[in-house]
Amino acid sequence: MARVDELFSAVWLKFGSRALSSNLVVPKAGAAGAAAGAASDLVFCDRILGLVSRSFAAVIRQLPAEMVLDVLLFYLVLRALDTIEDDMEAFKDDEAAKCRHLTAFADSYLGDEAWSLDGVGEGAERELLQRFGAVSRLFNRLPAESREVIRDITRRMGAGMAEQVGVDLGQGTADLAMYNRYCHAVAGLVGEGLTRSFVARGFESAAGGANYGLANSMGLFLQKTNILRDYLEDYVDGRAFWPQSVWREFARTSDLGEFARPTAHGGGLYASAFDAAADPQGGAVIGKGTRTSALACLNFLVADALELVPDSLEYLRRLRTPEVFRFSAIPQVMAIATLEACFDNPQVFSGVVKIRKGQAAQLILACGTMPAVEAWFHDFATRIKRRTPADDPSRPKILAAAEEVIRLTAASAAEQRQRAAVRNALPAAAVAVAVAALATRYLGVFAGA
Ligand SMILES: CC(C)=CCC/C(C)=C/CC/C(C)=C/COP(=O)(O)OP(=O)(O)O
Repeated sequence: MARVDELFSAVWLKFGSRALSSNLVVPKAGAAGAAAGAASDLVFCDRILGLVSRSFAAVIRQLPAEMVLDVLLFYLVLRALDTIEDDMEAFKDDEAAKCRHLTAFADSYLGDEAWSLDGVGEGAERELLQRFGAVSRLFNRLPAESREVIRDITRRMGAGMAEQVGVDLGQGTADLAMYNRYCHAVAGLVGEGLTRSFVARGFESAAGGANYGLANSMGLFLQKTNILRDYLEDYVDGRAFWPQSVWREFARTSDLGEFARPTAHGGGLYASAFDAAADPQGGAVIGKGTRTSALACLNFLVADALELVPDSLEYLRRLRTPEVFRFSAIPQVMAIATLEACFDNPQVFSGVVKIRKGQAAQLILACGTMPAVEAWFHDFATRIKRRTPADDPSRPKILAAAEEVIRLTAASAAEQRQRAAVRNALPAAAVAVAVAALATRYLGVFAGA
């Protein structure tokens, strides 16, 4: 349901706010020689960024002009690598070829202006690989230090991804340690690389506490939130990232898919186990017990992600550049909102849980300062705490994680509440003063009459 404050935020973000205006300077086409080539490469990269990224395009474009291209290219390079990793069709008969691409990417493909790849990925991602020369040409124009950061992270991520090819995190011996290693390879390293870029471009100082351990947690928090939210989409695509050692504790069969059994009735391709419980036929197979255990497993993974928040808050607290702060904070706030929306929510097993557009706009606009960000974390952690089922087997773990976030953010939440109270009181006070002034005037007139 649309709410007035969310509607206002959405409209303000679209038409009135300068919070996320673009700092990417795309030179006018028509300049001579190499400059014209660079201009059209930049136009392509900016366009493709908008198509392949749901959440990062806007926060990248608002970065300071000196580093927007570093981060844009960093994103596209990793997205291209991720497209190769993600394609379950193109390499289904030749996993070795997928591994070769992943490990060769940083040192053989990136920077080779003639290299491209056809037939891998879909839509805009496929186009990115087909026209990867544009990314390489702009990459070659970056300062050496920026190139080194991007190449190093791409090399390590490619190696980490290649290690996982054919290893299904939902199968085999996958445990929490392996889950953490995978999340480090695909997201924690991004945090490290971005931190190095901020420092290399002089926007954050290493001495000021740019810390790779905290940066790793920032990436893990985003990745783990995506993994638990995308349970159904991944399962339908033949992938499973929920660690086996966790879901086996909760499942009754050896199939992670039992949390989302296909049924003949409503709810899209897969109806949830919750629906099945109410279904006379499905219910015989999947009773209420399955629904409860699916939610218990989900809630355990939510708590596991929530435990990363203290590190994320510490990382954000140390940032000094407003645009870098916004770039880093907005995805984190979106993630805690998504986490709260997924918590104890049976819809995770029957569809995609999304936060409302208006709420997203409201969160983006509120990510300008640390106290505001902390207040949102406080709000979502409090909701998770309140909604924790009394009989959830992970209740102590969930409450401990939520309460730690609540404790760390309590002062900012109180301060924000006070500010809001003053803000809300101001119009009332102004009306009272105006009424008093008018009354005095008219009473004076009457008294004088
Ligand atoms: C220090 C610091 C800033 C750390 C953060 C590191 C970082 C950005 C990691 C990427 C993690 C991730 C899950 C990306 C895809 O998200 P998505 O699928 O929501 O994004 P998309 O919309 O672009 O596909």
